[in-house]
Amino acid sequence: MELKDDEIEALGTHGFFMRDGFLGPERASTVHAEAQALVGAGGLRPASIRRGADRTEDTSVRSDFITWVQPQPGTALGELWDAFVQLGEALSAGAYLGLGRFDLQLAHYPGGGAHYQRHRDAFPGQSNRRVTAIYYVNPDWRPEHGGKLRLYLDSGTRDVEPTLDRLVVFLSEQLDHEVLPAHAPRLALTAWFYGRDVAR
Ligand SMILES: O=C(O)CCC(=O)C(=O)O
Ligand SMILES: [Fe+2]
Repeated sequence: MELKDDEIEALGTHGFFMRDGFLGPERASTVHAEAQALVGAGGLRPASIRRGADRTEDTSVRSDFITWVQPQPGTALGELWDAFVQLGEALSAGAYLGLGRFDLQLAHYPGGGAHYQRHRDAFPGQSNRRVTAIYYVNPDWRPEHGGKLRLYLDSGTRDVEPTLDRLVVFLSEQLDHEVLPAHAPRLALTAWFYGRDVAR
């Protein structure tokens, strides 16, 4: 996988880029089906904010349900995992980001106004999360479903619909963002890439 020049340029200038058709429609639909099956199996838990002793569930801040995804060879989620590995390598080679491992999370916003307040995924020197990459698998998303990802750029806000097979990549330490209230079930798979210097 290679990054396009305009993607590298957008990452440097605005701190983010977006790509439609990351895996192609067939694989995207299979990822959707596998993610939906995980939700249906009841394995997701209410997301908590902060870590360790401060851990708390505050649905006014975020009201999604999450689980961590492990690499599973032979599945579409496994192919997504491999695509994220390649994305990390491409970002390191093309944008000099020096990325290492990543965590992959499945998040389900059940609709009914589920949202995630404005926040930043990392602060310099804290968790060492460098890049956030979000892959959306919502086949029939319509504008009235809301649920846009709002990015706070220097130049103003930019809203992104969570449509099937769309990838959004941004610098975790740089961009505030939020999930606007979702009025239909919304599925996202998010990889957080760490810097190579972290030992975990
Ligand atoms: O699903 C999204 O669009 C963003 C979710 C998010 O910001 C997060 O989980 O930190
Ligand atoms: Fe976030």
